Amino acid sequence: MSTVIENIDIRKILDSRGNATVEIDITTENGFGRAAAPSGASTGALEVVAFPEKGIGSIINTFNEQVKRELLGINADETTLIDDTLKEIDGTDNLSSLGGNITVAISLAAAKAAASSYNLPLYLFLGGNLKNEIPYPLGNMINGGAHAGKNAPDIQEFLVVPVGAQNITEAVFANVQVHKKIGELIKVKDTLSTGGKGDEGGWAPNLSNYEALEIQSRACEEISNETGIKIRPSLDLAPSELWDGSKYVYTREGVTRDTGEQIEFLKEIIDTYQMFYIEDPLREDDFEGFAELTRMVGDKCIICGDDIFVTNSQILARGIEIGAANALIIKPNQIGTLSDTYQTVKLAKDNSYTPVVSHRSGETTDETIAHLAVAFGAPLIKTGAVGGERIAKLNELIRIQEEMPDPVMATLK
Ligand SMILES: C=C(OP(=O)(O)O)C(=O)O
Ligand SMILES: [Mg+2]
Repeated sequence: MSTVIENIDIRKILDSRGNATVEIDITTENGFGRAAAPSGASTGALEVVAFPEKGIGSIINTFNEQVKRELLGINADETTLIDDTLKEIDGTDNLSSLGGNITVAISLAAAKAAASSYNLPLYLFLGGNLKNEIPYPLGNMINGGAHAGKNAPDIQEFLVVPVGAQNITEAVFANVQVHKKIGELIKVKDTLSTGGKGDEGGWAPNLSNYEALEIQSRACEEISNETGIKIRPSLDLAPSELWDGSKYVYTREGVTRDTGEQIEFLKEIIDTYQMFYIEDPLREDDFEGFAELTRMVGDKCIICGDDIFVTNSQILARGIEIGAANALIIKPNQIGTLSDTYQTVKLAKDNSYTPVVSHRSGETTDETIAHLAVAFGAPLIKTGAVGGERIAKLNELIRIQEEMPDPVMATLK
């Protein structure tokens, strides 16, 4: 069978925030791949540029004249060649001319077209047929910061991980039970609550950080007891959004914290609430702070870098050198191609950093990251708990589990 790319199309589509993004279709003789790119709100400064400055419309001509001409005739399974061709056409070091969202959608659609040409699901094509581990879902429960309105907590994401789940179905349903319980507890605390949600489907309540932490912790405990499935709280602070140049400004809480105070605050909440996972505890350029916190609590809590590493292997290498974090977020559109995403995952795993494959706050119903998480052997996937664009990935994991001959949940450190 042939994997030669016969056609490639681009279209402008909606994302979950109602913003424009791109979807790519790639056709081979007997295969088809479609991929759409998501967008972030709390983006890392060193991510590749998502869209060209003049918008999606501005690259349609380049796409039709240059990208199409160069890629037609290449084998869809030659991922590195495709990605190198895209980088060469782009000609910048941050993909600002084509836009990383365009390159990543092409790169992923090509891999999906190749998998389809071989009549294989993407996770099997990329990961091989011995892969049988399903990642645990980090479910988003409460949204704050850049993903919610102004009275919501400063902390961006209150998450949970059903660490005791025996399979992905149990895991995703345990997460939604916590989500529902948190909804009930919010209504008791705030009788005027409208039940509004943030960008990633978590509740966006009028609560302080500590009120949200208490509710998160209580809901984990109650649903763990009800279901017999141990569920642990986790957070993404996204604190680059809070940093004013010399301190973290918690507007909702009405306090500021310098770096030392931020580390103390983190130590305290990790201990008090038995946090399983903390993402971006410190601002994105504080490698030393990440290393210090990892030395202090890294044996009992996963310390994950998102905005600090931006799925970039060169930046991750700097972190590895000094022991900054012990896990990292993998968002393909932060780096712009599948092959570069894979390089970062490989470097992480070679150095015992846990890869956590993640959605973005602005998503589509594209399900590709479910396959990437399985193929990369990532033990965690962060892709929300409710909402059409979030369940697209979770339900795909249920389907993947069903078709695997011998599925097991991944091993968590
Ligand atoms: C998913 C996240 O948000 P965004 O997509 O806005 O960067 C995150 O910070 O982990
Ligand atoms: Mg993050």
